[in-house]
Amino acid sequence: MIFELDEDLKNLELEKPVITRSPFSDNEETIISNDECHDMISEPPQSLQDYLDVDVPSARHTEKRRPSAVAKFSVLSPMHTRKVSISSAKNGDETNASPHSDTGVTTSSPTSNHTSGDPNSRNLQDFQPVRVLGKGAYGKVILVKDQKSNKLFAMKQLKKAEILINEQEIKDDAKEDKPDNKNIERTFAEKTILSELEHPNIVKLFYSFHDVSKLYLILQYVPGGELFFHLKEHGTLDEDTVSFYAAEISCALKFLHDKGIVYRDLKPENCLLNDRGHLVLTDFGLSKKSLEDNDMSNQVDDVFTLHSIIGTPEYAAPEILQGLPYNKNCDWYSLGCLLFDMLVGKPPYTGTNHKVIINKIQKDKNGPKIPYYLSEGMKDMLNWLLKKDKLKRWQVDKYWAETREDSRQGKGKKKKVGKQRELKYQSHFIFRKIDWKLMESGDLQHTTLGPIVPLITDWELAENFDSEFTSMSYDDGYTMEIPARNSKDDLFKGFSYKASGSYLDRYF
Ligand SMILES: Nc1ncnc2c1ncn2[C@@H]1O[C@H](COP(=O)(O)OP(=O)(O)OP(=O)(O)O)[C@@H](O)[C@H]1O
Repeated sequence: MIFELDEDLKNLELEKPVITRSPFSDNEETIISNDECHDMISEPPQSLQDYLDVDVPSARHTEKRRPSAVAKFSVLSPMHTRKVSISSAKNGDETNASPHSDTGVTTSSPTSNHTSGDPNSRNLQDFQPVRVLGKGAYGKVILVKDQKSNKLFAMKQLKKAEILINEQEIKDDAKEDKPDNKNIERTFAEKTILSELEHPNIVKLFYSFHDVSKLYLILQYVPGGELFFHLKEHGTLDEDTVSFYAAEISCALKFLHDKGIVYRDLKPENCLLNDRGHLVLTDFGLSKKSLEDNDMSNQVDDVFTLHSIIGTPEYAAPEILQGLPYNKNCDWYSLGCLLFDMLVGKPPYTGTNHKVIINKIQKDKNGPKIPYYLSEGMKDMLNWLLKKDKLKRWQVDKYWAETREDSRQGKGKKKKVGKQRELKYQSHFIFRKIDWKLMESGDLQHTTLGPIVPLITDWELAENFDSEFTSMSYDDGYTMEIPARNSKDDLFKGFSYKASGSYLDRYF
């Protein structure tokens, strides 16, 4: 017994708090005067008992990957299913979203080139399976080699039957009487959104096609594995590393938000590292596009009301979990959870099931306690991202960068920091080492390595992916292709897509 206590104390010695100078002490612009901030910061331990109570995990809280979920609000147990969503006609995105349209992508898309006229331009036989990389709610993600070019891709498969069963379950649960294809439209989100985007921190989509049983997305292969995999190895990450990833994720989120897209599923499992250690966001199955760029509060789409538990509870904003209207600000709360996870070894709220997590979030009036041992800058960032009240949370999109107007008004001028934070996000102390211009242009990826450079001896080995997946058989996910019926009854008609030649050339 005594030996165990000694061991505990030895471990605590190793976890000594990092003392840093307040980055804000001589910065006129930033006045942290909101009492709520202080409520959220845990006090340094005054006694040994206090010290023992401080939650400083020596190993990661969870070893298990967390599935994304969509469920109606009343469901409070861990989800085993996931549903993809898509912008609906209500959002003015009919042209892009309709699964029944073969001309489904805007002409302004840098990558668009639908293959309705040429449905066989790419098919399963073109890609030779190498190994399994991961598993999602509707199927496997397999590393494949293009037989024509020998290039490697990640093939994400979605089983049509499971999408349809899931859709029926949700419809039954919700006792809704809606046309069937309303939910089917949502399966197109990932393809439609990705086919319109080109950003250094967002996974690229090159082809999509379907056969009688599955939908296939041929994505850029990101060989460094999930951030989740690296976090498991490291336990926690230092603040410079976390700030770097925070900046890369922020660039991706801001880019999405500017295009009216809310990501809604930020978690370490969906952040991949490329071969140079830069972060790439994947899995757009829960993303939502809206014309209402600024606020989605007035939308009546069921995704925002009935099926409000969307994403992964540990990282989802309180307003989503409470079934309240929400907007793009929810992604910044999730970023706060992700940063907290990287720094502390677990997200702010954890529990054995979703109900426990949701109860904890609801009971906690002032938001999560920020560990005292983080630097003042990091505490400040977490405080403002993790505000429970979305109106008090940092409106990062609004206060993203210093504008010309701001500079004209005088940089050194004092700004009131009351209920809303007006400090420009990119100027925050934790980003002092970030060259935003280089990062946003994508040039940084070519000139600089990220903080964790994944070990890759052979891209085909997928060494940075969990052996739980890489040792899996891909057979059941790689059967003979039976072409999809080319009839008006096929609910997934119009899914096929091919990126333009110039887009492919640019990447390879
Ligand atoms: N482009 C890619 N390159 C390398 N690995 C990938 C890629 N896309 C996905 N993966 C791997 O496959 C896993 C599952 O993919 P993804 O998250 O897209 O599936 P999902 O069905 O949406 O999963 P979930 O139900 O957890 O949301 C990822 O976490 C990752 O490990």
